[in-house]
Amino acid sequence: MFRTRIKFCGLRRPGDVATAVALGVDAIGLILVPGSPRHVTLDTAAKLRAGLPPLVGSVVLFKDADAGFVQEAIDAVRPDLLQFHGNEDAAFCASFNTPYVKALAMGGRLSLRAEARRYASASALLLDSHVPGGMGGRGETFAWTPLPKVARPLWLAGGLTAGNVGNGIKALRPFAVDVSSGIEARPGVKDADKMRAFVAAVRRADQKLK
Ligand SMILES: O=C(O)c1ccccc1NCC(=O)[C@H](O)[C@H](O)COP(=O)(O)O
Repeated sequence: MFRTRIKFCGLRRPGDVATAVALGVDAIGLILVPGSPRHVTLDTAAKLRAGLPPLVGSVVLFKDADAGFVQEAIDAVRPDLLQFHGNEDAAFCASFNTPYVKALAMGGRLSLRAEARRYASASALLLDSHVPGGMGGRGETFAWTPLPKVARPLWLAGGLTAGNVGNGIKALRPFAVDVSSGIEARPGVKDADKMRAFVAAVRRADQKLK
């Protein structure tokens, strides 16, 4: 039976990471984007990542960072995945010899087919609700209209909550779902009950679709 993977993004506290791991989440996202209320330093990101057990993925997030900082972050944190959330081109994303996910701004006008060709080297495409150049973590959904089949795993993000994630899974059948605001008490502070409810909602959705 297919299991929709889950990424909890924007974690800043060891206790939140421990809750995510205990809930069986597949990956956590650590935000290295200045200006985000979920921003963590390289030192904090390295410590949080070091506390992860095997089989729980670590994703570090950038938005239009320079290559030197990306490489510094790779060396310090040793992440499983990079996530690029800005205007980074495919050559830049692929230049670090590390698997990467490219966020696509579904709040703008884009062709998913064209983006999938453009980022053919990406391990996955993250469909988020921001407009081009915008920040993530907005807590807003985009229109979940049918998507063309593309040769890249799709991660659904943007405004997901325990209350709507089942609808998102039913509508788009993503490989994974990615959430930040919807599991928070306030930006950067995750809420264990919301985290637990989110995971339960994903499992219920998968059960209905099997
Ligand atoms: O979450 C942020 O603060 C953030 C800031 C700048 C770039 C990316 C950011 N988050 C990226 C993510 O992958 C979020 O999980 C995604 O945007 C969904 O966020 P939300 O709508 O709050 O669930």
